Amino acid sequence: MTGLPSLLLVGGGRMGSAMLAGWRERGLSQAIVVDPSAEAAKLAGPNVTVVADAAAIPAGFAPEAVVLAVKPQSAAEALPAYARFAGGAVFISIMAGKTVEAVTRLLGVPAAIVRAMPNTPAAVRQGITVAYAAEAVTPVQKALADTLLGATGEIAWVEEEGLLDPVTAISGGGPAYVFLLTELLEQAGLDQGLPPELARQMARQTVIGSAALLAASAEDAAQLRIAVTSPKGTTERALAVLRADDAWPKSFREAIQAATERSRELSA
Ligand SMILES: NC(=O)C1=CN([C@@H]2O[C@H](COP(=O)(O)OP(=O)(O)OC[C@H]3O[C@@H](n4cnc5c(N)ncnc54)[C@H](O)[C@@H]3O)[C@@H](O)[C@H]2O)C=CC1
Ligand SMILES: O=C(O)[C@@H]1CCC=N1
Repeated sequence: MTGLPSLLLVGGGRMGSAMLAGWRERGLSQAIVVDPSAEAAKLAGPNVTVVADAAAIPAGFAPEAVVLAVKPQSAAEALPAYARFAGGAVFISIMAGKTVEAVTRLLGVPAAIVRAMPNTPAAVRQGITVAYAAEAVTPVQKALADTLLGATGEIAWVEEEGLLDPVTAISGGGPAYVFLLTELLEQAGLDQGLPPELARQMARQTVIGSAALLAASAEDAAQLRIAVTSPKGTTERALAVLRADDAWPKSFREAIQAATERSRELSA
């Protein structure tokens, strides 16, 4: 099956390799990955070539999409080498914070740019990507971006680019908060004297099982929470602590605000 057109992936790290895995399932015709790391070299396979540098891309290669998956801090150094594809390709940037304007400036030429924010559950095709298409992106290019970004999970589009900053804070970074919760549950189990293996097993399976229940249920998160919380029971006591002095709600509001501001700082 060769469902996808030729693609160029710049950066084959955690997110880039997860996206590539999703595209492989959709059927790759030809993809080139540019990444200097030894780890990324392992991504080579049927219809996938890995090169260490943009200079090694074959002269006649004409990708329909260029996916920018390097760190925002590497953008200034990496991007100018891809300006030559701006005539024919849609550029899809997943770099945190980097605006369409910044990507255009770093490329040095006008280009059709989609700014998108995936998350790491993409690695198991359970991600969510939120994307914004700039004006120069044609409907056909947007459809291709939708296919590529949707290969790793759900996709939603926004009409206002500024929304990508809080999106980055919430769904982009969200898995980290869930994993921290898992770590904290395990630590609390240890603090209560539970055997380490049991504390770990309980913390992991509680998060995994809760996510599966949320996925399988027609009820929303608040209803599922209420279903656990027996009146005058143990959970009610715990939730009262988490909400005392607005503790968790305040922490989350401030954490998301801080991450949103960091996304804005990374814009240039
Ligand atoms: N990790 C995450 O949860 C998410 C990350 N992102 C964004 O995705 C981008 C990549 O992040 P990760 O995959 O986590 O980072 P990573 O460090 O795993 O991957 C970056 C890759 O870029 C390669 N690289 C460095 N300089 C390069 C160059 N000049 N040309 C080509 N490749 C080069 C590195 O060798 C590395 O393999 C970042 O911009 C980040 O903001 C977006 C959503 C979620
Ligand atoms: O932490 C970061 O900057 C990236 C963006 C969202 C998740 N990881």
